[in-house]
Amino acid sequence: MTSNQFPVLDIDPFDEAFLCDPYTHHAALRDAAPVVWLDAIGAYGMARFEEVQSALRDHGTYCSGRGVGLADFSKEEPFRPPSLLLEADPPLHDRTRGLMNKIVSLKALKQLRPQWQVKAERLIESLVEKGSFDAVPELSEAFPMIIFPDTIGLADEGREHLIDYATIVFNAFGPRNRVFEEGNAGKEAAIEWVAWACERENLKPGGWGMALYEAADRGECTSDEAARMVRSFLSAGVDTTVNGIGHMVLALAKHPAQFAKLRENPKLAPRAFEESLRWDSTVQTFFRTTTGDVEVEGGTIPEGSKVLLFLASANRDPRKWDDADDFQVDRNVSGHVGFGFGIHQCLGQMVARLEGELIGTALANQVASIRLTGEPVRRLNNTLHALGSLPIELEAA
Ligand SMILES: CCOc1cccc(C(=O)O)c1
Repeated sequence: MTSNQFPVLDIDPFDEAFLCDPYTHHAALRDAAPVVWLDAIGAYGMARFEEVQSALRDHGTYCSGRGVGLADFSKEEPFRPPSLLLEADPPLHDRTRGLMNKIVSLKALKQLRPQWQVKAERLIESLVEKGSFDAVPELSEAFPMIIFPDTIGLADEGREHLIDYATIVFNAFGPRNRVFEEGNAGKEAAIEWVAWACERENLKPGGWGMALYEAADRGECTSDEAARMVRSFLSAGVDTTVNGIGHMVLALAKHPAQFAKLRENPKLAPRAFEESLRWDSTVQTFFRTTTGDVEVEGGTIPEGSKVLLFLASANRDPRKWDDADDFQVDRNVSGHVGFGFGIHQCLGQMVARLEGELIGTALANQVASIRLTGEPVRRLNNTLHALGSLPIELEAA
């Protein structure tokens, strides 16, 4: 079904050239119109800040329960049982989100901060010693893997499956293209391990995973729901922070003057991380599905339409941001949509912010300069802007 009211673009946002460097394609999407028809995927597209933010805010019109990928769960089976957060609407979402908010609390993070800080400082210390290394395995994957599985209370064996599993989950929001097929190839073990790891008997006491089963014991959810919410932690809690940290390091390496500004005032670390989320958003896009005919500028979007929200493009929209393409560590980025917006705004945003702040602060305190020693290599994914390799050299302060 095509529309005859909106500009029809032949841009395919899941084409490998687009995925490799999305930022070269966003202006064409924004400048065409507030809402466009993307013929290549049979969905509407919104790439400007105003439309993306208002669609995210209006969860009644642009729902999540029919899937936040290209697949419409009212028309086809999801590839896995739907998330009780990401792919749920009120009232179910109110209950599950309320439950998980109590676990991922500021109080919990305050307790974790000192031990995470020591681990961040020690990791950067060891990397300054090393001097030259690939920051993807050695830093951006290493730090979340040092602190997050223990916070959830995951079993020790099999944790290496977490990155593979997230690759599968984030690819699944897009079409069944080569990126999806390659991302899934030979990863059946990751899917099996995650199902095993979410079971109560395989979780350690005192972790966020067990806390969900204790909520089930109190009747706040069923144990099946608890298992699926543990799965949400594992789906969204690793590859996102991995690439959030990776993009911050890449941004600081590409902008030495900005890194110098951070070194002068390490208290800018939270802002530097937040600005890197705006400037190079790890989560690039999400779909919504219209629950009725929607009047928008340029025409009517029919009920049951898929609308692709270009979060990363909204975060570079010159209609919203001065010098939108510049990376400025002291920019006030409040309102960016790198964590989404509205009721589905990222559950783990404070976890990500803490991880980013601690790494940014350790770099500011221990490192005089960050230098790229080779071309960064992208790891293509239908939803995530991700790094496969980031060769850098750290000069000790
Ligand atoms: C960053 C978006 O959050 C996600 C992503 C993938 C899966 C889930 C889940 O809830 O299972 C959540």
